[in-house]
Amino acid sequence: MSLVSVENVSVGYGANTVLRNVSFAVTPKEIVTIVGPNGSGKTTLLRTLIGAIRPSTGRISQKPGLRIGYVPQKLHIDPTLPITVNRFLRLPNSKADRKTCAAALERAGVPDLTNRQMSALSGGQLQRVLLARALVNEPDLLLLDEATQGLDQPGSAAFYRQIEEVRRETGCAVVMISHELHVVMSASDRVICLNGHVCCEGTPDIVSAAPEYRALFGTGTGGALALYRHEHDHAHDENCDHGHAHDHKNNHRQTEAAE
Ligand SMILES: Nc1ncnc2c1ncn2[C@@H]1O[C@H](COP(=O)(O)OP(=O)(O)OP(=O)(O)O)[C@@H](O)[C@H]1O
Repeated sequence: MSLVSVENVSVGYGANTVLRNVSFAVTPKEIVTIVGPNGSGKTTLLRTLIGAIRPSTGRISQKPGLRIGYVPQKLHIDPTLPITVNRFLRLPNSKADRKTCAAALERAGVPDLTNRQMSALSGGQLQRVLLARALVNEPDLLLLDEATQGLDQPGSAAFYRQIEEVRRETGCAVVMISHELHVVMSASDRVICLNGHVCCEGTPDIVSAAPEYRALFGTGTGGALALYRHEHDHAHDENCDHGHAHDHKNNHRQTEAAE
């Protein structure tokens, strides 16, 4: 049974329809990534899933008692506001005790931050604390909206490894928005390509080969994919005609999905 299912959902801001007839479902324990160009409605879709926006048409059904954890794109905290990490974690969860908060920090990979001031955290630490806050209620479904924005490449790779560990340990499903296509391709069970509607969806391999996805992301995506699939240089038959340049020095510019 799915945790959440979205059926023919349309969402608009005033007269501006942003999502049209979007349908998909999330099953327990899967990692689903939503990709799409800027303004394609990714954040709107997540906000609709958490109930912050009402769809104009269609239906969203949740498994009874579903617990959702949400990690926002960014959170501005007034640097003059003195608040510790532990206090911050308890703000929306006043019933959460110190032990629960400590366990959530541990799960988010930052067990030592409990007594630190929020304003003194680095970007990477803040994202981990936001993740911990989403984990306090032991969610069945974790939603992440470009949670690694502003992190450097090793920082965001480490963050996504943490997400995979959280999924392994807690069994929660994950729906995340990401622009980092190479990470997306390696970490997801399923990819949904959104551009106002669902252009295509499926395993990373299927989506990356779909013409709709290629049209949106062009050859840059082929590059990201090749980077994920090919960690070493490889030889090609000079006569093969699967449509990419044989430039071995610049391996990750190749488009390999046609192979
Ligand atoms: N609160 C709002 N009021 C009016 N229009 C909005 C609002 N939020 C988003 N929009 C519009 O809806 C469209 C989709 O926005 P959304 O933030 O969902 O896209 P996105 O795919 O998450 O974009 P990005 O990749 O840039 O974060 C955009 O055209 C945006 O201007």
